[in-house]
Amino acid sequence: MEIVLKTVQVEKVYGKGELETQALKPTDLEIEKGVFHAIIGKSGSGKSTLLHILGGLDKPSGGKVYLEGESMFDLKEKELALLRRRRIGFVFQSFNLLSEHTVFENILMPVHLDKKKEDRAYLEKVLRTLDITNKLPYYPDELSGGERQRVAIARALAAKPAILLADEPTGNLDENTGKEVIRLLKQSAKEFGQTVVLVTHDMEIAGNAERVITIINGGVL
Ligand SMILES: Nc1ncnc2c1ncn2[C@@H]1O[C@H](COP(=O)(O)OP(=O)(O)OP(=O)(O)O)[C@@H](O)[C@H]1O
Repeated sequence: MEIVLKTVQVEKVYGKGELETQALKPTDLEIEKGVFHAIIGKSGSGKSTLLHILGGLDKPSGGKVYLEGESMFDLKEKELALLRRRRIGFVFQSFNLLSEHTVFENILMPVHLDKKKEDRAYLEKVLRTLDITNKLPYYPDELSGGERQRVAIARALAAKPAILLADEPTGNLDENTGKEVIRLLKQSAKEFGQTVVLVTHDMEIAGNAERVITIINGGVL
């Protein structure tokens, strides 16, 4: 078992005095390579807080996060931004695609920003798996919600991140499209050895994961 990401006593406190909220209690977690993980909890339990810390988007109040052995929050802001771009893939509820660029350009954006050459064979396989090969010349506005989310997943996968983080990725999709998106995320873990961490409040969705991390009132069980 290979550990891709590890937290040691990581916690988050918002506000001061009477307004203080412990959004995340000190947490030790290990995320395994190639495994599809789900973080499940009620609204306000701290799921997004945890995911944002895992992704280096939000600084913890205490503790450490190690991505492939590197202590993320000991890096300088610029180095952390680079590590995020190179090693972490994000999929959000709102697809965050660039509307003035085609689907193809959107998918290759992170790879090209790094002046890297895409792995054609891998990319073609990803596009086939996600069934968006015929959508490449279109603009995001010309796609359905489900198609946009599949493009966002392809973009996240194209850069071959160490970890793919998905925050309620089916939140804006109808039930069937949502199920399809989850199936594809699951498949990417299985087929490409992609490590996935998905946040959801939906038990049925979490049931697809190989490992379920439950969070109640900021505490990971
Ligand atoms: N920027 C902030 N300032 C103050 N409190 C915050 C902030 N962000 C989150 N919180 C609080 O931290 C707690 C956890 O919030 P978080 O967004 O992580 O929950 P969640 O489980 O993702 O909820 P949801 O499913 O509704 O998105 C909540 O009590 C929330 O009010």
